[in-house]
Amino acid sequence: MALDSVEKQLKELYNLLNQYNYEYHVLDNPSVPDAEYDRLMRELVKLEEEHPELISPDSPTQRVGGEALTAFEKVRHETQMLSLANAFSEDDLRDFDRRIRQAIGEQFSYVCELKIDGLAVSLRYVDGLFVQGATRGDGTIGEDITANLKTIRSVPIRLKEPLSLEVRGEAYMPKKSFLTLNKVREENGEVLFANPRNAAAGSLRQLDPRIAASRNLDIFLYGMGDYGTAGVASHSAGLDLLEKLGLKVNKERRKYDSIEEVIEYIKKWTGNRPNLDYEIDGIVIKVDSIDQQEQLGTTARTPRWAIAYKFPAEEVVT
Ligand SMILES: NC(=O)c1cc2c(N)ncc(C(N)=O)c2s1
Repeated sequence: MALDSVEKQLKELYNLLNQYNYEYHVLDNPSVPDAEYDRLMRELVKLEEEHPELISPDSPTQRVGGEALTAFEKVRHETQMLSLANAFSEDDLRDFDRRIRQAIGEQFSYVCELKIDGLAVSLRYVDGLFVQGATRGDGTIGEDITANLKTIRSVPIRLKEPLSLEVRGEAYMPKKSFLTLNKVREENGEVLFANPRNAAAGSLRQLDPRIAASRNLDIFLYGMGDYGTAGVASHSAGLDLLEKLGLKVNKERRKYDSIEEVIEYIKKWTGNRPNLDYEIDGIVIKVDSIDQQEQLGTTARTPRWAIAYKFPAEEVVT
């Protein structure tokens, strides 16, 4: 077979398999049965074994790296990954709202999002290709965990548009994966993970990407390093752009014009957590307009335009 037709066939397999992977892991709506995906994957592995020199970083076979690392490199975040101030009551939320209104007047909207209980990470894409992923670390310096993040099936190897941007999100372990993992660890007499958050963090800190690949991790993206470069005027438009690019964004986000509606949203989710496939520890509330976020600014550690309402700690039944 002539080389150019092998390259053409490889590219077709890359596009097909990456699209099927996107439908399954990001949209949760596969268009082909698993058997068809597996058949194409076997065809790709065979073709790459015959032509190893043609293997591209776009190939889904490159998601799980070969060798374990000896250590994680340090990564400096171009824009600091801030923390969030906390709110623990409706009064705290009304105080937050009052401070915003005193600073920028009455015309603004909030975006509410589920606060995923996982590990904050940053993903950097250059011309659409996933090139580097890092932990939050201390907000300025994180650890390079690119190889481990690449094993998360819902992380696209290539965006649907050739954009260069840095996105932020939370890597997490679904509840079912956590229970299965601990069941196996118990059978093997290993120490159990206390909760899905620790299991996700422990999995992403594994130096061998094959271990991370076995842990069924997932991710929700919820922000960007610099909204300016993406040319969006609001946080909600930024999330819609991330979704359009093929990134997994949580669908429970809502936009409201008053703190009272935010409080109703919080009440709904306080009781609804058991119905989610993943753990959340609160609700994140952000002023939607990027201009208004910039007017409000940040403290040394946290934005003034956002707050995390934390659910009361659950009663541990002993
Ligand atoms: N530390 C932070 O800034 C955030 C942390 C989280 C989190 N754990 N889950 C969701 C969001 C979100 N949707 O914005 C944020 S933002």
